[in-house]
Amino acid sequence: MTKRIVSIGECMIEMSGGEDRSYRLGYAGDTLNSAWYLRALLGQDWSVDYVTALGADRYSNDIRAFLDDNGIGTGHIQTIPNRRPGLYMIHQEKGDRHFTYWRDTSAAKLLADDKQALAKAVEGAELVYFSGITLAILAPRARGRLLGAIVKARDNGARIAFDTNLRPALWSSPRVMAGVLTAAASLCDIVLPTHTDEAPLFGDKSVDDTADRYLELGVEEVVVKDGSKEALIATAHERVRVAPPSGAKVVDATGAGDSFNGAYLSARLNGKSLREAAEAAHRTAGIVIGHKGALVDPKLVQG
Ligand SMILES: O=C(O)C(=O)C[C@H](O)[C@H](O)CO
Repeated sequence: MTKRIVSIGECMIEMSGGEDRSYRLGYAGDTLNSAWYLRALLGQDWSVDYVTALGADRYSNDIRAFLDDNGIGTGHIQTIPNRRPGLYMIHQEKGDRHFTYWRDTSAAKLLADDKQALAKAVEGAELVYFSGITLAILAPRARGRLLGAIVKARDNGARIAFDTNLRPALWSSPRVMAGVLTAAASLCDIVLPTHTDEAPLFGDKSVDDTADRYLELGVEEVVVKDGSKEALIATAHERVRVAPPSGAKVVDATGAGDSFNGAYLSARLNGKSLREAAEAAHRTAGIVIGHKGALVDPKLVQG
Protein backbone atom coordinates (compact mmCIF):
# COMPACT_ATOMS: atom_id res chain seq x y z
CA MET A 1 0.00 0.00 0.00
CA THR A 2 1.19 3.52 -0.76
CA LYS A 3 2.33 5.52 2.25
CA ARG A 4 1.52 9.19 2.36
CA ILE A 5 3.49 12.36 3.07
CA VAL A 6 1.73 15.68 3.33
CA SER A 7 3.60 18.97 3.12
CA ILE A 8 1.70 22.15 4.02
CA GLY A 9 2.57 25.72 3.05
CA GLU A 10 2.84 28.29 0.32
CA CYS A 11 4.11 27.87 -3.21
CA MET A 12 4.97 31.15 -4.94
CA ILE A 13 6.06 32.31 -8.34
CA GLU A 14 9.85 32.52 -8.12
CA MET A 15 11.97 34.91 -10.18
CA SER A 16 15.65 33.91 -10.09
CA GLY A 17 18.70 35.07 -12.01
CA GLY A 18 18.39 38.76 -12.76
CA GLU A 19 21.61 39.36 -14.71
CA ASP A 20 20.85 42.02 -17.36
CA ARG A 21 17.40 42.18 -15.81
CA SER A 22 16.39 38.83 -17.23
CA TYR A 23 14.76 36.42 -14.87
CA ARG A 24 13.77 32.77 -14.93
CA LEU A 25 10.24 32.06 -13.76
CA GLY A 26 9.89 29.06 -11.47
CA TYR A 27 7.54 27.90 -8.74
CA ALA A 28 8.85 27.41 -5.21
CA GLY A 29 8.26 27.87 -1.50
CA ASP A 30 10.08 26.25 1.39
CA THR A 31 7.59 23.43 2.09
CA LEU A 32 7.13 22.73 -1.61
CA ASN A 33 10.90 22.63 -2.06
CA SER A 34 11.20 19.95 0.61
CA ALA A 35 8.27 18.04 -0.92
CA TRP A 36 10.04 18.22 -4.29
CA TYR A 37 13.19 16.54 -2.93
CA LEU A 38 11.15 14.02 -0.96
CA ARG A 39 9.38 13.13 -4.23
CA ALA A 40 12.69 12.94 -6.09
CA LEU A 41 14.31 10.65 -3.54
CA LEU A 42 11.51 8.36 -2.34
CA GLY A 43 10.20 5.39 -4.28
CA GLN A 44 6.73 5.03 -5.76
CA ASP A 45 5.57 3.28 -2.59
CA TRP A 46 5.27 6.82 -1.21
CA SER A 47 2.87 9.52 -2.34
CA VAL A 48 3.77 13.16 -1.66
CA ASP A 49 0.87 15.60 -1.43
CA TYR A 50 1.18 19.36 -1.33
CA VAL A 51 -1.45 21.19 0.70
CA THR A 52 -1.98 24.86 0.03
CA ALA A 53 -4.50 27.28 -1.47
CA LEU A 54 -4.26 28.75 -4.96
CA GLY A 55 -6.51 30.93 -7.11
CA ALA A 56 -8.23 30.14 -10.41
CA ASP A 57 -5.92 32.36 -12.52
CA ARG A 58 -3.47 31.19 -15.14
CA TYR A 59 -0.46 31.09 -12.79
CA SER A 60 -2.39 29.10 -10.18
CA ASN A 61 -3.40 26.67 -12.92
CA ASP A 62 0.23 26.49 -14.10
CA ILE A 63 1.37 25.67 -10.57
CA ARG A 64 -1.19 22.85 -10.33
CA ALA A 65 -0.07 21.47 -13.71
CA PHE A 66 3.60 21.79 -12.72
CA LEU A 67 3.01 19.78 -9.53
CA ASP A 68 0.89 17.18 -11.35
CA ASP A 69 3.55 16.77 -14.04
CA ASN A 70 6.16 16.18 -11.37
CA GLY A 71 4.25 13.58 -9.37
CA ILE A 72 3.29 15.81 -6.44
CA GLY A 73 -0.34 15.31 -5.36
CA THR A 74 -2.63 18.33 -5.84
CA GLY A 75 -5.88 16.71 -4.67
CA HIS A 76 -6.00 18.72 -1.44
CA ILE A 77 -5.13 22.13 -2.87
CA GLN A 78 -8.03 24.50 -2.22
CA THR A 79 -9.17 27.05 -4.79
CA ILE A 80 -9.91 30.61 -3.67
CA PRO A 81 -11.31 32.19 -6.86
CA ASN A 82 -10.52 35.85 -6.12
CA ARG A 83 -6.95 35.27 -4.91
CA ARG A 84 -3.64 34.65 -6.74
CA PRO A 85 -0.30 33.06 -5.84
CA GLY A 86 2.36 35.16 -4.11
CA LEU A 87 5.61 36.03 -5.85
CA TYR A 88 9.23 36.46 -4.73
CA MET A 89 12.42 37.61 -6.37
CA ILE A 90 15.89 36.38 -5.45
CA HIS A 91 18.95 38.60 -5.47
CA GLN A 92 22.49 37.75 -4.41
CA GLU A 93 24.35 40.10 -2.09
CA LYS A 94 27.43 39.63 0.14
CA GLY A 95 27.61 35.95 -0.71
CA ASP A 96 24.03 35.10 0.28
CA ARG A 97 20.59 35.00 -1.31
CA HIS A 98 17.97 37.55 -0.36
CA PHE A 99 14.23 37.45 -1.02
CA THR A 100 11.77 40.24 -1.82
CA TYR A 101 8.14 39.13 -1.48
CA TRP A 102 4.78 40.09 -2.95
CA ARG A 103 2.57 37.78 -0.94
CA ASP A 104 0.39 39.88 1.39
CA THR A 105 -2.84 38.89 -0.35
CA SER A 106 -1.87 35.48 -1.68
CA ALA A 107 -4.39 32.61 -1.74
CA ALA A 108 -2.13 30.53 0.53
CA LYS A 109 -2.82 32.86 3.45
CA LEU A 110 -6.26 31.23 3.55
CA LEU A 111 -5.04 27.62 3.45
CA ALA A 112 -6.23 26.93 7.01
CA ASP A 113 -9.62 28.64 6.79
CA ASP A 114 -11.55 25.43 6.09
CA LYS A 115 -11.12 23.17 9.11
CA GLN A 116 -12.75 20.15 7.46
CA ALA A 117 -10.66 20.39 4.31
CA LEU A 118 -7.55 20.57 6.47
CA ALA A 119 -8.55 17.51 8.52
CA LYS A 120 -9.17 15.57 5.30
CA ALA A 121 -5.88 16.66 3.80
CA VAL A 122 -3.80 15.16 6.62
CA GLU A 123 -5.89 12.00 7.04
CA GLY A 124 -3.87 8.78 6.82
CA ALA A 125 -0.51 10.56 6.53
CA GLU A 126 2.62 8.83 7.83
CA LEU A 127 4.48 12.14 7.86
CA VAL A 128 3.18 15.70 8.00
CA TYR A 129 5.69 18.45 7.23
CA PHE A 130 5.27 22.19 7.73
CA SER A 131 7.40 25.21 8.58
CA GLY A 132 7.67 28.52 10.38
CA ILE A 133 6.79 30.18 7.06
CA THR A 134 3.55 28.16 6.91
CA LEU A 135 2.65 29.62 10.32
CA ALA A 136 3.95 33.12 9.55
CA ILE A 137 1.59 33.66 6.60
CA LEU A 138 -1.54 32.68 8.58
CA ALA A 139 -3.76 34.85 10.77
CA PRO A 140 -3.57 33.85 14.47
CA ARG A 141 -6.85 31.87 14.47
CA ALA A 142 -5.89 30.06 11.27
CA ARG A 143 -2.57 29.12 12.93
CA GLY A 144 -4.59 27.57 15.74
CA ARG A 145 -6.70 25.61 13.22
CA LEU A 146 -3.59 24.32 11.45
CA LEU A 147 -1.89 23.27 14.68
CA GLY A 148 -5.15 21.61 15.79
CA ALA A 149 -5.23 19.52 12.59
CA ILE A 150 -1.56 18.62 13.09
CA VAL A 151 -2.11 17.47 16.67
CA LYS A 152 -5.02 15.34 15.49
CA ALA A 153 -2.91 13.79 12.71
CA ARG A 154 -0.23 13.00 15.29
CA ASP A 155 -2.80 11.40 17.62
CA ASN A 156 -3.80 9.25 14.63
CA GLY A 157 -0.24 8.00 14.11
CA ALA A 158 1.45 10.55 11.83
CA ARG A 159 4.97 11.73 12.59
CA ILE A 160 5.32 15.49 12.44
CA ALA A 161 8.37 17.26 11.00
CA PHE A 162 8.87 21.02 11.28
CA ASP A 163 11.47 23.48 10.02
CA THR A 164 11.23 26.67 12.07
CA ASN A 165 12.56 28.56 9.00
CA LEU A 166 12.76 32.04 10.51
CA ARG A 167 11.60 34.89 8.29
CA PRO A 168 11.40 37.98 10.57
CA ALA A 169 9.85 40.05 7.75
CA LEU A 170 6.73 37.85 7.85
CA TRP A 171 6.07 38.22 11.60
CA SER A 172 4.61 41.11 13.63
CA SER A 173 7.52 40.96 16.12
CA PRO A 174 10.47 38.74 17.13
CA ARG A 175 8.64 37.94 20.38
CA VAL A 176 5.56 36.62 18.55
CA MET A 177 7.78 34.67 16.14
CA ALA A 178 9.74 33.05 19.00
CA GLY A 179 6.58 32.21 20.97
CA VAL A 180 4.63 30.68 18.08
CA LEU A 181 7.60 28.68 16.74
CA THR A 182 8.42 27.29 20.19
CA ALA A 183 4.81 26.29 20.81
CA ALA A 184 4.60 24.63 17.36
CA ALA A 185 7.91 22.79 17.83
CA SER A 186 6.65 21.29 21.09
CA LEU A 187 3.99 19.41 19.07
CA CYS A 188 6.54 17.82 16.69
CA ASP A 189 8.64 14.66 16.47
CA ILE A 190 11.42 16.02 14.24
CA VAL A 191 12.51 19.68 14.23
CA LEU A 192 15.01 20.96 11.65
CA PRO A 193 16.18 24.48 12.65
CA THR A 194 19.12 26.50 11.28
CA HIS A 195 21.52 27.56 14.05
CA THR A 196 22.67 30.87 12.52
CA ASP A 197 19.04 32.02 12.11
CA GLU A 198 18.04 30.96 15.62
CA ALA A 199 21.07 32.25 17.56
CA PRO A 200 20.15 35.96 17.53
CA LEU A 201 16.50 35.27 18.42
CA PHE A 202 16.98 32.68 21.16
CA GLY A 203 20.51 33.51 22.35
CA ASP A 204 21.93 30.07 21.42
CA LYS A 205 25.74 30.11 21.72
CA SER A 206 26.29 26.82 19.86
CA VAL A 207 24.51 24.22 17.75
CA ASP A 208 24.23 22.17 20.94
CA ASP A 209 22.29 25.01 22.60
CA THR A 210 19.89 25.04 19.66
CA ALA A 211 19.43 21.27 19.86
CA ASP A 212 19.00 21.30 23.66
CA ARG A 213 16.27 23.94 23.50
CA TYR A 214 14.13 21.67 21.27
CA LEU A 215 15.01 18.43 23.08
CA GLU A 216 13.83 20.08 26.31
CA LEU A 217 10.45 20.68 24.66
CA GLY A 218 10.12 16.92 24.14
CA VAL A 219 11.15 16.81 20.45
CA GLU A 220 12.57 13.38 19.65
CA GLU A 221 15.01 14.21 16.83
CA VAL A 222 16.57 17.65 16.30
CA VAL A 223 18.44 18.31 13.06
CA VAL A 224 20.45 21.52 13.44
CA LYS A 225 21.75 22.92 10.15
CA ASP A 226 24.64 25.37 10.26
CA GLY A 227 25.32 26.47 6.67
CA SER A 228 28.69 25.22 5.43
CA LYS A 229 29.62 23.95 8.91
CA GLU A 230 28.81 20.59 10.52
CA ALA A 231 25.17 19.74 11.06
CA LEU A 232 24.27 18.34 14.48
CA ILE A 233 21.67 15.62 14.77
CA ALA A 234 20.58 15.20 18.38
CA THR A 235 18.26 12.84 20.21
CA ALA A 236 18.01 12.14 23.94
CA HIS A 237 20.58 9.32 23.50
CA GLU A 238 22.83 10.32 20.63
CA ARG A 239 24.64 13.31 19.10
CA VAL A 240 26.01 12.99 15.58
CA ARG A 241 28.00 15.71 13.78
CA VAL A 242 28.28 15.57 10.01
CA ALA A 243 30.30 17.98 7.87
CA PRO A 244 29.21 18.82 4.32
CA PRO A 245 31.44 17.61 1.48
CA SER A 246 34.12 20.21 0.75
CA GLY A 247 34.37 22.23 -2.45
CA ALA A 248 30.70 22.92 -3.17
CA LYS A 249 30.30 25.86 -5.54
CA VAL A 250 27.56 28.29 -4.52
CA VAL A 251 25.59 29.79 -7.40
CA ASP A 252 22.39 30.43 -5.43
CA ALA A 253 21.83 29.14 -1.88
CA THR A 254 18.03 29.28 -2.27
CA GLY A 255 16.49 25.97 -1.17
CA ALA A 256 19.67 24.68 0.55
CA GLY A 257 17.94 24.02 3.88
CA ASP A 258 14.72 22.78 2.27
CA SER A 259 16.54 20.27 0.06
CA PHE A 260 18.61 19.19 3.09
CA ASN A 261 15.32 18.52 4.93
CA GLY A 262 13.76 16.64 2.01
CA ALA A 263 16.79 14.38 1.58
CA TYR A 264 17.19 13.89 5.35
CA LEU A 265 13.57 12.89 5.86
CA SER A 266 13.48 10.60 2.83
CA ALA A 267 16.59 8.77 4.09
CA ARG A 268 15.08 8.42 7.57
CA LEU A 269 11.81 7.11 6.08
CA ASN A 270 13.93 4.58 4.20
CA GLY A 271 15.41 3.34 7.49
CA LYS A 272 18.81 5.08 7.25
CA SER A 273 20.75 6.07 10.39
CA LEU A 274 21.04 9.66 11.61
CA ARG A 275 24.55 9.90 10.11
CA GLU A 276 23.60 8.36 6.75
CA ALA A 277 20.59 10.67 6.52
CA ALA A 278 22.69 13.78 7.27
CA GLU A 279 25.30 12.72 4.70
CA ALA A 280 22.59 12.28 2.04
CA ALA A 281 21.12 15.64 3.05
CA HIS A 282 24.43 17.50 2.68
CA ARG A 283 25.00 15.80 -0.67
CA THR A 284 21.63 16.94 -2.01
CA ALA A 285 21.95 20.51 -0.66
CA GLY A 286 25.44 20.70 -2.20
CA ILE A 287 23.92 20.03 -5.63
CA VAL A 288 20.99 22.43 -5.16
CA ILE A 289 23.22 25.41 -4.29
CA GLY A 290 25.08 24.95 -7.57
CA HIS A 291 21.94 25.98 -9.50
CA LYS A 292 19.69 29.00 -9.70
CA GLY A 293 16.35 28.82 -7.92
CA ALA A 294 15.10 26.39 -5.29
CA LEU A 295 14.18 23.39 -7.46
CA VAL A 296 16.67 21.46 -9.59
CA ASP A 297 15.95 18.67 -12.04
CA PRO A 298 15.19 15.57 -9.88
CA LYS A 299 17.69 13.54 -11.94
CA LEU A 300 20.55 15.69 -10.60
CA VAL A 301 19.91 14.58 -7.02
CA GLN A 302 18.94 10.97 -7.74
CA GLY A 303 22.40 9.77 -8.82
O1 LIG B 1 11.00 32.56 1.88
C1 LIG B 1 10.01 31.93 1.52
O2 LIG B 1 8.89 32.08 1.99
C2 LIG B 1 10.15 30.90 0.49
O3 LIG B 1 9.51 29.90 0.62
C3 LIG B 1 11.10 31.16 -0.61
C4 LIG B 1 12.21 30.17 -0.79
O4 LIG B 1 11.86 29.19 -1.73
C5 LIG B 1 12.61 29.50 0.49
O5 LIG B 1 12.68 30.43 1.53
C6 LIG B 1 13.95 28.87 0.36
O6 LIG B 1 14.26 28.29 1.61
